[in-house]
Amino acid sequence: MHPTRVIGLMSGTSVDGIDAALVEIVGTDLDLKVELLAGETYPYPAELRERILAICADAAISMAELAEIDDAIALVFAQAAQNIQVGHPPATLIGSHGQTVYHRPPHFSGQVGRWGGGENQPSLGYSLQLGRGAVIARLTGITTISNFRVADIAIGGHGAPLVPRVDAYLLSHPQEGRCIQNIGGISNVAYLPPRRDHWLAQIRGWDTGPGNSLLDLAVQHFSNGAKSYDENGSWAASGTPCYPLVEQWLSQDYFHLPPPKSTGRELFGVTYLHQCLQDSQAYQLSPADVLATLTELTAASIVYSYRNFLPRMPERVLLCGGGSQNLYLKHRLELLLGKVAVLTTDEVGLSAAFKEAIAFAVLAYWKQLGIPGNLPAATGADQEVVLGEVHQVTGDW
Ligand SMILES: Nc1ncnc2c1ncn2[C@@H]1O[C@H](COP(=O)(O)OP(=O)(O)OP(=O)(O)O)[C@@H](O)[C@H]1O
Ligand SMILES: CC(=O)N[C@H]1[C@@H]2OC[C@@H](O2)[C@@H](O)[C@@H]1O[C@H](C)C(=O)O
Repeated sequence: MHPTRVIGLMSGTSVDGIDAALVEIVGTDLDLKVELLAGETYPYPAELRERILAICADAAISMAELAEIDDAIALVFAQAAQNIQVGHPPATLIGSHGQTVYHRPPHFSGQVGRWGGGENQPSLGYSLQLGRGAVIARLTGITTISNFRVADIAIGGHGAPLVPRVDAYLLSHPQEGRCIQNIGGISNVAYLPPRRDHWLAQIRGWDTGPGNSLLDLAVQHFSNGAKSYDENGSWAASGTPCYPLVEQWLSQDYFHLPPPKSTGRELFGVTYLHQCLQDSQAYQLSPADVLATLTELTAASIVYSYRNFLPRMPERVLLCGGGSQNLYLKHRLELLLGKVAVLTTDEVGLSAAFKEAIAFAVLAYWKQLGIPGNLPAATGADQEVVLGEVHQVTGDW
């Protein structure tokens, strides 16, 4: 069987840039194989990034501005797709996640949803990714699959996390229970039991809470905008975590909600950080201490959720996403996890930096084959469903 050459495009909740992965894919499930031919991150133009972050922080914008930003994002995604192919044979398919600017999980009870849910009535989730696929298809001349989250949301799911099914086929192990822990702006986990009978039904996944989102905002605050993140975690490593504060922050409702669950910058964003900074005043913490405490919150919330919501602890945790490069955070996770081995997905042969982009290439490929992409246990959807909307190229541009 000939491999299919696919481009995966992703920009996550950190809004740092477009991760592009050019891959060759063969097989469908347990025989699925992905070879990464090229992976690159293309930073957003500074002004566009500022506008996206403003929308994520609830800035009011007109419909005309929304349309303009949607197309501006599609344009940089299309350029990323063009650039990643240079020096390689062209791809025949693009899977583009787009840029999440708003995410609202479904309401199940006691909350009023304006559309499709009165008081105590369930209402569907809502998740908006900008960078429309039609523009990407038009500009690249390549069939583009986008809007991956809507089909899952339409059947009661959160529309997130979607990567666990791809993780299952690329990273599960015959004898070993594994957690695949993505630490992006937001953190999410896929729990993969050993690959034995009924293992697929036992997979779990959810958003564990903040990854780097609060840390990045705090670094920008303390450095007056000179730094955007804590490289290798060295600033936090020079401080001391304030454990009473970690305890206080861990009492937040989200950490106690049983999965399936999802979250975003709507919760773990600017307002949340301001509250954290206010709380830390009572302890007279230095900037380094605050960063150490926020890093501890990320690590502790991950481990707390494993201990409370997993059927059993994994033998191994494989980290991915930008936070996997934060050595201090990795060290804290190792200490909190005790005997569990902590590695990165790079160490088992799958790029930690480009795994999410690779996953959207696989989801696009599955869409073309009619294979479901969600895992109801991870998203809360009523059933498995094929994900994504197809944008084909017809005629000349
Ligand atoms: N060397 C490093 N040291 C510490 N942190 C790092 C390093 N490199 C990247 N990061 C962190 O990783 C973040 C980017 O991670 P990533 O690209 O995985 O996020 P994302 O894909 O936007 O998020 P999400 O997975 O929530 O969608 C940066 O904002 C930074 O906080
Ligand atoms: C709505 C949205 O964009 N969610 C992202 C976000 O970033 C991490 C976490 O929250 C995860 O649930 C999801 O992305 C990954 C790619 C997913 O769907 O698996």
